[in-house]
Amino acid sequence: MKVLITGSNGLLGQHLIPLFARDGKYSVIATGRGTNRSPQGENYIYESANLRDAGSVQQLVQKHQPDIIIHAGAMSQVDECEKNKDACWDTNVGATRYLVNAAEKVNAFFLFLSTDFVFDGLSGPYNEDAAVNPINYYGTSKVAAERLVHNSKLQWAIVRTVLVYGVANDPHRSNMISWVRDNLRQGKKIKVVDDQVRTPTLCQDLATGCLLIADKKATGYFNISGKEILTPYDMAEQTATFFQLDTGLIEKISSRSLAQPAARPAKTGLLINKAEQELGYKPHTFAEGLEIVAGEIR
Ligand SMILES: NC(=O)C1=CN([C@@H]2O[C@H](COP(=O)(O)OP(=O)(O)OC[C@H]3O[C@@H](n4cnc5c(N)ncnc54)[C@H](OP(=O)(O)O)[C@@H]3O)[C@@H](O)[C@H]2O)C=CC1
Ligand SMILES: Cc1cn([C@H]2C[C@H](O)[C@@H](COP(=O)(O)OP(=O)(O)O[C@H]3O[C@@H](C)C(=O)[C@@H](O)[C@H]3O)O2)c(=O)[nH]c1=O
Repeated sequence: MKVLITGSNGLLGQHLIPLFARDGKYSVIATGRGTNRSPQGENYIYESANLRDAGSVQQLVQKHQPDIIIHAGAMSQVDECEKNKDACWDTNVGATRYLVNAAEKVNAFFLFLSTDFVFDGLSGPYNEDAAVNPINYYGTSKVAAERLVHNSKLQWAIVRTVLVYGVANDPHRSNMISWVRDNLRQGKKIKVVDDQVRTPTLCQDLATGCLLIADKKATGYFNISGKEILTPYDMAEQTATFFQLDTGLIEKISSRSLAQPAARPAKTGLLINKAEQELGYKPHTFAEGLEIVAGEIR
């Protein structure tokens, strides 16, 4: 079975490659922008492609004829999306359109990665059929991309997740655990919000959720996240305690004082009953996740 993974240089992509390539059931084609930044072995093909170029996307899919496409590629920096709406739309919606069109030609199963930011955060945690109502442009772009997938002729799964933590090689996104640990190790104070409610997701668990869906070609919406409801402050405090660092250096703040360009939904978090029952999905606890990440970060 051939699987094409987009966003392969990203946090999730770097964990999808070894998981899908490990036992020979899948032959993996990983695609990212520029050179391959994934540190994994060589039992997969890497192809550089700009997903915003319709011709490159069509050529890539036509060449490899994947049975499954896992579309993890995105512009995932929320504030960047707010400041550069055209780039956000071209990447998060345009690229998805090109991939859906190409997938329809080869009849590939399509697994799309989406986010809790499709919700307004007024009444989380949310299950799969909650009404979407995004409050920032990143979320708006993801709702539009979900609609493209939903209305396509494909067999599809839309996977929503939340505040993914873990370690990537040469990441283009910050990793919260390292950010807390490194600052506190240097005795630096950090300001962490305690008015956002999330179900933080260990990257390995998200990758496993995608594998469970791919194995079954399970269709529909799936919430794949952690189970514990935590605030970023809870996460920071647990991280500091785990690394035996001074929690006194962590200052509780409200999101408002971060003065971020993009609004964040306050109370999200996802309910994962459906994934537990239909897929046998079983995420790690945050404490277990910390252990795993601690073993990976240098
Ligand atoms: N991280 C999180 O907390 C959450 C993530 N998600 C979603 O999950 C998915 C994976 O997230 P994550 O791995 O953390 O995100 P990353 O930002 O780490 O990875 C996204 C990848 O997409 C690539 N990409 C962006 N634009 C293009 C393009 N034009 N052509 C080719 N590749 C491109 C990036 O390339 P480059 O490395 O060159 O920048 C990057 O490697 C995304 O769809 C994201 O929206 C949902 C909820 C939470
Ligand atoms: C930078 C910063 C972040 N934080 C908190 C806010 C946030 O909840 C958490 C992570 O910071 P971020 O800026 O990455 O948060 P954010 O951009 O909100 O993360 C989002 O990313 C996109 C891709 C998603 O899809 C969402 O699910 C969510 O994970 O840390 C602080 O408390 N203090 C800080 O100084």
